[in-house]
Amino acid sequence: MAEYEAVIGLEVHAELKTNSKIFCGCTTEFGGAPNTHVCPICLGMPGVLPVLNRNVVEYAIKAGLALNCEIAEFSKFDRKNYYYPDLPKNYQISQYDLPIAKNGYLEIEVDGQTKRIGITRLHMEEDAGKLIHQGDDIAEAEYSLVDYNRTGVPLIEIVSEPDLRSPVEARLYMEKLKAILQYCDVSDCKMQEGSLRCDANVSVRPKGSTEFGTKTEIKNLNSFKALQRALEYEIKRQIEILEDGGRIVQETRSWDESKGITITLRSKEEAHDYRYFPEPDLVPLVIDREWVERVRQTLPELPDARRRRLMEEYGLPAYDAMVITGSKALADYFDQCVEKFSDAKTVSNWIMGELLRLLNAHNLEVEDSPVKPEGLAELLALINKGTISGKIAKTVFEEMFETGKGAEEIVKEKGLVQITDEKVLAPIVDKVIEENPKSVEDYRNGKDRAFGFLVGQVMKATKGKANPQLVNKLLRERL
Ligand SMILES: Nc1ncnc2c1ncn2[C@@H]1O[C@H](COP(=O)(O)OP(=O)(O)OP(=O)(O)O)[C@@H](O)[C@H]1O
Ligand SMILES: [Mg+2]
Ligand SMILES: [Mg+2]
Repeated sequence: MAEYEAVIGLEVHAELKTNSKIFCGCTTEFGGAPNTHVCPICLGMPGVLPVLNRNVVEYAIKAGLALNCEIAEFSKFDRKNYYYPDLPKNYQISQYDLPIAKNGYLEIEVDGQTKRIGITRLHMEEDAGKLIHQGDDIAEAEYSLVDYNRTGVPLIEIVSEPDLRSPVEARLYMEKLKAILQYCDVSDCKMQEGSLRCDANVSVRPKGSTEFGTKTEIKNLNSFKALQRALEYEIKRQIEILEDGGRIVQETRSWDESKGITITLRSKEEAHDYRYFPEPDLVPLVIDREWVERVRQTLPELPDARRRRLMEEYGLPAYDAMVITGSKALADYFDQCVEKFSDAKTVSNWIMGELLRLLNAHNLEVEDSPVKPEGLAELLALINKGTISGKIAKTVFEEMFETGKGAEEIVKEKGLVQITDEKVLAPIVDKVIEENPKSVEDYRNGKDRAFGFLVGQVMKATKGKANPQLVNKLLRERL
């Protein structure tokens, strides 16, 4: 079998966090009773006129700059015409040949190497409504309901160059893009709520070939994991067809999460089917350079720069720095914790270990963590002072997470203070030695494991509260 290489390009849609919609004053708030966040403009009634929301342009410039794009001096809106019940006007106001931003890139780390992924364009457009199919299967639904609350919510679409070469690279690109948009504070980027969406275009070609194969486009990808799995499946499917002597049909396919397969949705429209033409109800957009520079000044420290800073300023390993800067909220959590407890590596270990583990288990975002950075710092200070052992600290942390109580409060309440007093510990050690003559003999005969067992017995007798160094010392003195 020939060796194949995948070629992948992503189209990502992000809803912008503006208060109102792109061409009218309706709220962009998620949820709400169906068809309550609507007006004659976003419903496309005859005779109404769209008015461009200035903040949408500002956010698009900001995202464009963060993605190293050129910001166009002259840009315009176009109508993309298609007929579908989620689109009341039967056209979507989008940008076609003159997008607001183009020729950018972002960088991902693949196997310890930095790889630059080109960004072809970034443009503004309005979101469509939401169809709610009654039934499990789109094809078999008896009828569909439509909610126009989302109609006219501002989007940016970010189109990558076909520079990605594997499902893992695609996921890394998507994660980095999400982080950048979140750092810039232009989008919530919640894949579950659909404020960040991704279509994946993929083709395969014999390794070494310089031409691209025919691509398919995959929709309905609701998580990073779905993106990666769908691409893995689709690449395999395409290779099998080629190996059987078949051809790939250019089409749009849908990812079926429960079955783990992609299925044909529709054969792909060509751009001319949309009959793009300039939007006559909006004047072209001329963006003066001063505005661009003003927006540039508001750019925050971006993920790559922050990652480098954590490595240089705190000496964090590359891996830690990458995980922690993967989301702005996590990086902020780290910074706030380190302000109160300066041992950065310990802070990072606790964040990557216990904090992320419990957040995952409770399906919570960092922002909603019941333990705040100051709380974690308080706990770490208790370990540092020797008040509690690292092991006890883990149970205290869980308790803090579940009850919202402070570390010192829990330690006092439960009497978890570490035993560091020789006078208290010595009799317990003596008793353990007395009760385990066999282990004592084994140890004296050179079996080191027996020592560990005796330490364990002392820890057990003290419910984990004994200071481990002291236990070691007392046992060695006696054996
Ligand atoms: N042969 C190919 N194999 C894989 N990806 C490709 C190939 N050719 C183009 N791509 C990628 O496909 C994507 C095309 O997106 P673009 O928005 O330009 O077009 P579209 O999907 O036709 O438009 P629409 O917005 O209407 O869906 C880009 O990300 C590009 O990198
Ligand atoms: Mg597109
Ligand atoms: Mg597309």
